[in-house]
Amino acid sequence: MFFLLTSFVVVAIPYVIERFGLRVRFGLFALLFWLFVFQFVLIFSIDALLQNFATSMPDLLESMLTTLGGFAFVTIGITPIITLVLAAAYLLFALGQWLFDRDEKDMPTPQRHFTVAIDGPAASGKGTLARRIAEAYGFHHLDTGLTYRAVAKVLMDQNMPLDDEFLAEKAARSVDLTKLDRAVLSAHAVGEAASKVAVMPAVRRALVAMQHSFAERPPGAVLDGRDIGTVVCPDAPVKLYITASPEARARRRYDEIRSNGGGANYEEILEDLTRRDARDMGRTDSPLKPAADAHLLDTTEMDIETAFLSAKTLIDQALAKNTH
Ligand SMILES: Nc1ncnc2c1ncn2[C@@H]1O[C@H](COP(=O)(O)OP(=O)(O)O)[C@@H](O)[C@H]1O
Ligand SMILES: Nc1ccn([C@@H]2O[C@H](COP(=O)(O)OP(=O)(O)O)[C@@H](O)[C@H]2O)c(=O)n1
Repeated sequence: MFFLLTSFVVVAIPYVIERFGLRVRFGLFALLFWLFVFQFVLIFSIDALLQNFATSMPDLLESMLTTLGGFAFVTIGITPIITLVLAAAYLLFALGQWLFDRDEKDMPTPQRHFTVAIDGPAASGKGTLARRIAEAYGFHHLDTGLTYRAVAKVLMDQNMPLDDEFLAEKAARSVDLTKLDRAVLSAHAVGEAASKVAVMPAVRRALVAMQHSFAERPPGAVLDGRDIGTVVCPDAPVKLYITASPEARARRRYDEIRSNGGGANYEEILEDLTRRDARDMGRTDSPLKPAADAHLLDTTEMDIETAFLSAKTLIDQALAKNTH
């Protein structure tokens, strides 16, 4: 009797823990518990039957009952042993999991990244502001305009048409973000050609994929272009839309070219910029427009430092929100 009572306790405790203590249950201990109960009932009911009715029952039935009862009697000792072994294995497994989880919690969390998205028309000051922000915050910077310029440059260098989507997509896929040479790509004519290849969806798809993964670099990235806040990084915590009057922008581009020793005509530049704005704003795929949640910054009468300080206030607020 002592053996049966101990065995009952051994099969009942894991069953109760499994039933009421575990969130994920496989029912293994329940199975063993009810098997034990079944064996117990078999032994005692067969014993009672044989004691009272053995003389009146057919021999075959009597020997079947005796075999069954004997089998239950022999195996009832195995059930608590299996339960004990399984419970020990389960305990070891749970202990391992707990140690592993604890180690994982001690591991550094994956680095966060923060994105500043800057859009705006040609020569509004996006690139200048983006570089200043990247430098101040230690973020990576990508002038996405250079990627479209790189595609245009490949086609121009090989005398290929600028409106062949197949060729342009091939050129876009070959763009290497680490090899964008601003000095070579910043030529005025390349900007004009870039806005032509930029209307092609296949080109945009290829370049946007690269830009999107660049934006995820920790600790943060500043991207400037035409569709950063709307398409490339729609979830960026800070979005800026930089504008300036066409005249101010043409003047800046003119001064820039002249100071680099190039020849330029203000009227022609103004005309080119206006045409490029119309093409960039009028295309169907990812047209230039401010994202709904972008902060507008008109730099017509604003110097570079003031523009940076306005952006800095917004970035600091967003960073403070991000860390709390
Ligand atoms: N707020 C500003 N005031 C005056 N000049 C500016 C301002 N922002 C940028 N610039 C000048 O305008 C030119 C074009 O700026 P850039 O940043 O290259 O424009 P974008 O990237 O929008 O084409 C550069 O020579 C730059 O120094
Ligand atoms: N994210 C971007 C960036 C540039 N572009 C195209 O690429 C051209 C050149 O971009 P850019 O930023 O180098 O031009 P600028 O503003 O420096 O003159 C633009 O006129 C757009 O047509 C784009 O479509 N999407």
